[in-house]
Amino acid sequence: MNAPAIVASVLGADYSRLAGEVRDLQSAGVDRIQWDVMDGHFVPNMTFGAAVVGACRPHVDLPFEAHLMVEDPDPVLADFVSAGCNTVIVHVEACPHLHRTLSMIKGMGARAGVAVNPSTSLDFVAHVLDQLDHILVMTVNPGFGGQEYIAAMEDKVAEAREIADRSERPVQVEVDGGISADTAAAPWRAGADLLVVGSAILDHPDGKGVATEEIRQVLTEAGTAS
Ligand SMILES: O=C(CO)[C@@H](O)[C@H](O)COP(=O)(O)O
Ligand SMILES: [Co+2]
Repeated sequence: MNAPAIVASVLGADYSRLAGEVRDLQSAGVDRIQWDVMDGHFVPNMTFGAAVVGACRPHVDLPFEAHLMVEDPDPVLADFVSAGCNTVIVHVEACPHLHRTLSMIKGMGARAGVAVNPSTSLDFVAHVLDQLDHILVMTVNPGFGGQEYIAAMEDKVAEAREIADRSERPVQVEVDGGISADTAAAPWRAGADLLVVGSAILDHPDGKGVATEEIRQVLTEAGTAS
């Protein structure tokens, strides 16, 4: 199994120096940046809009993905694609017309992803698979960083992997929430291609580079051990 990509969530970054933070994350060796966009309605927190993402776009070469924790996101999809996100992930719980929303993202030339909260089943995925590039399994309840990883989601990660492998088109499986050197191996073994990591990298006492390398080392050891 290939080692998963490490996706850095900037939710817990220093917002007074965001461009510097994404540059540091690029130097630390992460593979992608995830922008956790929160509207204060779908989740009880508010963060940044497309203008902030666009301001940081020129500072790094890393792919950007938008994790839209936004009620009925259709009106803002194009803003995040224009801001430089090549993947736009919406929540099934926030989209009255998910198939149309995903096809809109595809129509804009971006990769279309759907995120599912811990209590949400994957039963709907079969009906949107023709529009789907990405399944994001939340391993925390969305809205905040620094929460505890929900190990019970590993069965859902494995189910998402089975669905992705049945698809005629390549579909990536990503997990998001509470991922650290201590928790990274299990969701990867369950079938995740990408691991979103926020506080375990941003708050590591020895810095973002050491934190990222620690996670990669754990995954290497897990890969050789399996
Ligand atoms: O989408 C979310 C939270 O809603 C995640 O992207 C978290 O922001 C990841 O942060 P950690 O759980 O890794 O600290
Ligand atoms: Co996220």
